[in-house]
Parts: sequence; structure tokens; C-alpha cells
Amino acid sequence: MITSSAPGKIFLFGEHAVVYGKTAIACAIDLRAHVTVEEAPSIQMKGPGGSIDLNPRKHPYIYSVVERFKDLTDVTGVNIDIHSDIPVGSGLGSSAAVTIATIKALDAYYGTNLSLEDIAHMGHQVESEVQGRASPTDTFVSTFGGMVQIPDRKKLGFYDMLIVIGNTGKFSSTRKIVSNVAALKERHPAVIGQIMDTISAISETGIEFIQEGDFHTVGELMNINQGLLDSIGVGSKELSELVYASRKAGALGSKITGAGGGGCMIALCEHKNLSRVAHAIKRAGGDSFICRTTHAGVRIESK
Ligand SMILES: Nc1ncnc2c1ncn2[C@@H]1O[C@H](COP(=O)(O)OP(=O)(O)O)[C@@H](O)[C@H]1O
Ligand SMILES: C[C@@](O)(CCOP(=O)(O)O)CC(=O)O
Ligand SMILES: [Mg+2]
Repeated sequence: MITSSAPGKIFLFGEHAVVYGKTAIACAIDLRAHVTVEEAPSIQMKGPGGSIDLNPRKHPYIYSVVERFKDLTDVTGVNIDIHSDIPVGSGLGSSAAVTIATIKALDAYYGTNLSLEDIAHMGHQVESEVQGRASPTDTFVSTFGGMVQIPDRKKLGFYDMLIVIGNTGKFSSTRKIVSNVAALKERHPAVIGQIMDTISAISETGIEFIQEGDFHTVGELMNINQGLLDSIGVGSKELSELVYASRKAGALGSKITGAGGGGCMIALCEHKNLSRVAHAIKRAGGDSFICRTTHAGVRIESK
């Protein structure tokens, strides 16, 4: 029996634009997906009512991972059991964390000796297949941990940023939101293209201010990024309510994280207003918790 785990993530800047090759900054967080694999008579997934055979409609990410392993090795019966701390369909990268942890667990189980680069690459292929189109961000940061810049695949240092996550509690499918943005871009290529370029410039400017420790300016850039996410139709009334409540309570900046349409927002705070912001998000109807970033990428937990 082998157990692996991989982290979820937040986007400080650049979601959606990064799908079109623009710059984004993402950070691994200490919510993790845990995957246990053990010998079984067929390829199965453990569920609440017991184990069932792997089904591409019910388990699209895991199915796609297993199909890829069939190209690498002789895939024998295995039971896959997932326990994840990451709220599903909420912009915190649950799909990538589950995908990357499954790849790592199967790699250890079948002895395929994949490097971290191989794992991130396979994860990106899986997300692209299931999502229709996907950037390498979530799978890369879930593999390597820390703060990263995409598409450069640059591992940035560790920055002690105080972030509150606010969750609207509304499920949102990344596949659907990404395809809505693609359709909008097709209708207005010049307009949306320029918005994507501006989001890219925000990410590139943002990283400089993160490195300087100027979090007031980082927050200001997050607010500009949020306006542009709204402009491409990935906002919602509930997300905006949490965003404005957090700013009123003193957040330096706040924005959607991930696909949007529902799911989570993040608020950059100072020590003095951290709990005020968390409470304000709750009063505005969301769940909120303090986000801890992590260096720890994918890893084997036990063998
Ligand atoms: N614990 C889990 N077990 C099985 N599949 C999961 C789990 N968590 C997430 N997933 C898969 O990821 C999908 C959600 O991914 P996505 O729409 O990209 O949202 P996000 O990655 O922001 O949570 C789910 O519909 C499911 O297919
Ligand atoms: C919208 C997008 O930029 C991020 C999606 O993140 P999440 O699945 O909502 O956690 C898509 C992608 O990068 O593939
Ligand atoms: Mg996802």
C-alpha cells in the first residue's frame, strides 16, 4: 500500500490569461489531496459505498492518468482511494492536486521512475484532456510546491504573505468557465487579447513588488486584476460581495482565485486586519480561513 499527497494552490495573478501563454504567479497552499493505492482484482476507485470499477465519466482525471500509465507499463489491478482537504470546484486546484498525487502514487506502485518534470508534464496532459484546454500552472505548482511563475516555469522564493481565502460555497467547473472565456475571446479577439496582455503585465509587475515586500502595491495590482477578471465574465455576485467586504475590512487587495464563476477569492492582509477581514467575509455570506502557503510539492507519505 502506497500513499502520496500533493498540494492545492492559489493564483496571486494571471488565471485565464495563462491559458493563452500569458504570465501568471501561483502559490502552493497547505491543503492537500492524499491518494492511496493498493493491489486489487481490477482497476477500482474507492467510494463511500465501497469500491467500483474506474469510470471515465465519474473519474475523468484518474481515468486519464491510468490510460497514460498503460503506455508506460503493464498496469495490473489497483484500488485508488482519494482523501482531499481541498474544496472541489472552488479555484484551489483540487483537480490538479488529485491528478498529481495519483501519478506519484502509481509511479511508486509500478516503479516507473518518473522525474518531477515527467509528473508535471503528465499532469498537464491530463488537465488539458479533461478540461478541453489548460495551462500548466496548477499541475506544475502542485508538483513542485512553493511560488511559481508560468509559463517560464520559474521557481520563485518564499514570501511570507498573509492571505485569507473566502469561499462562496458555489461549485464551479473549470472546464465550463474556460470554455466560456474561449468563446468570448473568439467573439472579441482584439478586445479580450488586450485584456489578457494587461493581465500578463500585472503578473510581471506584481512579482517585482512581491520580491520588494511592497504588499500595498501588490494589493493594488490584485484589485486591477480582479476588475479584468470581472470584465471577461468570470465573476459573480457572491464573489464580488466577498471581494468588497474584504476590502472594506482593510484588505490590501482581493481577487478571485482560479476559474471563478463561483468558488473562492483571496484577500491579501496585514497582521493587524487579518481576523477582521476573515470575519467580514463570513458576514458577507462566505466561509473564510487563513491560507498557509507551502514549499512542499508532491511527496510519498507512506509505503
Ligand atoms: N477528492 C476528489 N476525488 C475525485 N475527484 C476529484 C476530487 N477532487 C477534485 N476532483 C476532480 O476535479 C474536478 C474539479 O476540478 P475543477 O473543475 O478544475 O475545479 P478545481 O480544480 O478548482 O477544484 C471534480 O469535478 C473531480 O472530477
Ligand atoms: C482558469 C485557469 O487559469 C485556472 C483554473 O484553476 P482551478 O481549476 O479553478 O483551480 C485554467 C488553467 O490555468 O488551466
Ligand atoms: Mg482545476
